[in-house]
Amino acid sequence: MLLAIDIGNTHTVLGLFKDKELIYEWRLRTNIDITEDEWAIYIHDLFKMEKINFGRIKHVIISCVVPPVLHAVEQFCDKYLRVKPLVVGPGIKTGMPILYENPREVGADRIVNAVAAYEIYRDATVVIDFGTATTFDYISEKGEYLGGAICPGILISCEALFQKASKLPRPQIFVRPKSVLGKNTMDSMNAGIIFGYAGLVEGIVRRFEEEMNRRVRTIATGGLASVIAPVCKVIEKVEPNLTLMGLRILFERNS
Ligand SMILES: Nc1ncnc2c1ncn2[C@@H]1O[C@H](COP(=O)(O)OP(=O)(O)O)[C@@H](O)[C@H]1O
Ligand SMILES: CC(C)(COP(=O)(O)O)[C@@H](O)C(=O)NCCC(=O)O
Ligand SMILES: [K+]
Repeated sequence: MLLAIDIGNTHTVLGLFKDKELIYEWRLRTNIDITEDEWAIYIHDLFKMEKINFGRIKHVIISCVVPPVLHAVEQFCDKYLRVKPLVVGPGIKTGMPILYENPREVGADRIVNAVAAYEIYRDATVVIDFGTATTFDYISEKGEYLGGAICPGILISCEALFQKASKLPRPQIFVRPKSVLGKNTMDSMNAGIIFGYAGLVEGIVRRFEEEMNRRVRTIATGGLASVIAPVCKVIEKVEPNLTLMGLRILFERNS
């Protein structure tokens, strides 16, 4: 079985694939100080609940945008799984030309998302990932990674608002606002955040289309995609497991 690991700034998502099928998915907080042995405790317990032994993991692929964590995970793979993981980065075959000024600079998760999205549409596509940051990636109709945009993520924007304005509460739950005309503090913040982000997404996608002079397909993923998608006309599809799907595809391209 293949263990796919996506290490984001907030969460580490693990996916276990049997052939092409994602059979289990787990989400852990990303902890910068974690050791390889602590990793083993978590993964061992998760596997135990599903009666899976470490010995059944034959392959591991990792995408990581938090460099301090990578070493511990690689050590974990070596010490407990006896597998040398494939790490998404310079030197692996993506099948996708990376037309960034310095291809090494692009976040691995953005490339993985781009590969998965192009596999779905095979057309000019914009991927929107609502993670710690909100990222936009443009893939051309020929399957080239052309770059995109990086914005502050929804949660970190909210956190900044709460930290810097003493009368504002910390927004807790994200529900579809009843109206853009908030009549109390909570509803006003909710309207501003949800409709504000929907507008941001619509604006960036419209600018991509103007600059490239064509329509694009769109797909969204990441923790808060399901909150924004219902109020954002330009999001065509939400695929919560897009990054894991991309990791599986990249593993196949490199084996
Ligand atoms: N299932 C969920 N429901 C609601 N919020 C979520 C969920 N998963 C993640 N989030 C929130 O979305 C934000 C981004 O999460 P995530 O996609 O895991 O980011 P990253 O890839 O940067 O680690 C986090 O701040 C998290 O609190
Ligand atoms: C933009 C990101 C911070 C997004 O990370 P995430 O929100 O998924 O944790 C990450 O992809 C990253 O560190 N990228 C490097 C810079 C770049 O892509 O140009
Ligand atoms: K991510």
